[in-house]
Amino acid sequence: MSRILALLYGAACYAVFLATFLYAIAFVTGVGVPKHVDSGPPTTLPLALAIDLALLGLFAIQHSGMARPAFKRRWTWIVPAAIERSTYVLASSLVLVLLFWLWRPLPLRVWQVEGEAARIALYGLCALGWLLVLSSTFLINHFDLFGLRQVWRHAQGRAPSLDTPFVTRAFYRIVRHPLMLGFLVAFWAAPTMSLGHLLFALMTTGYILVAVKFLEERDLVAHFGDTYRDYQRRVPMLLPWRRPRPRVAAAVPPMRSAGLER
Ligand SMILES: C[S@@+](CC[C@H](N)C(=O)[O-])C[C@H]1O[C@@H](n2cnc3c(N)ncnc32)[C@H](O)[C@@H]1O
Repeated sequence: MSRILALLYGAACYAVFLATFLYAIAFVTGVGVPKHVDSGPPTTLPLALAIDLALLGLFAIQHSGMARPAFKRRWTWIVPAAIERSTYVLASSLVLVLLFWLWRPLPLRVWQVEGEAARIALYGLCALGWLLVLSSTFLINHFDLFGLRQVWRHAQGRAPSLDTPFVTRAFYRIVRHPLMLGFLVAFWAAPTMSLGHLLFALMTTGYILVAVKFLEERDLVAHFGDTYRDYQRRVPMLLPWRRPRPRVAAAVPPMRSAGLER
């Protein structure tokens, strides 16, 4: 019974994530939804800044805090391991829903691209950014990242945590963080950039740079050791301009390692 409940809970969390992800695309591009980055009750500049920065800060604390290995070790004393990832996905989605709901617009126009062809090209680039985000999740392991694999294995009576392969194929051959690069492209490729959208793009860019460099990569080095250090040396972090360097043969241990904490 508890296995079925865990499976249903994981599926529900995944459905909430999927709806939130689709809404995020509409929120950032300002297309197809009534409440987006440039809509909401008119607010004075200082109050709008305070609310928006608090919402972004809340997301950063929740999203990075709950992903720390030390937090997860304590958290799984309370929450069963099988649904830990689903709960993380649910919490991240709910904080984002709060951000979409309470976000205050700052409508001052920072830039507006006029030509029809250039506007379409920027919308196309933005769509490519979102596609890069989604396809990168499948390269890592989409169903593991969003908790479905864990509850599915639990339902079958198997252990929820399992080997996590170290991925260096496809986009991961060009940059170390294609998923984050996709977000950056999606947030900045805007034919019309308002002050509110600019605030969102600047703050999320800062968060991505800090979180990737000082949190995620430290965890990856701690877990994969010299394999990841060699990968850092060969492949650029986010900008694909630098050509990947050849592998140092001696520094590359086996490509699979058990239980990478996500
Ligand atoms: C949301 S994904 C983002 C991955 C990466 N930062 C990116 O932008 O493409 C975060 C998870 O991916 C894992 N991860 C990051 N790079 C990886 C790699 N090359 N191989 C396997 N897992 C990786 C991290 O351990 C983390 O749990």
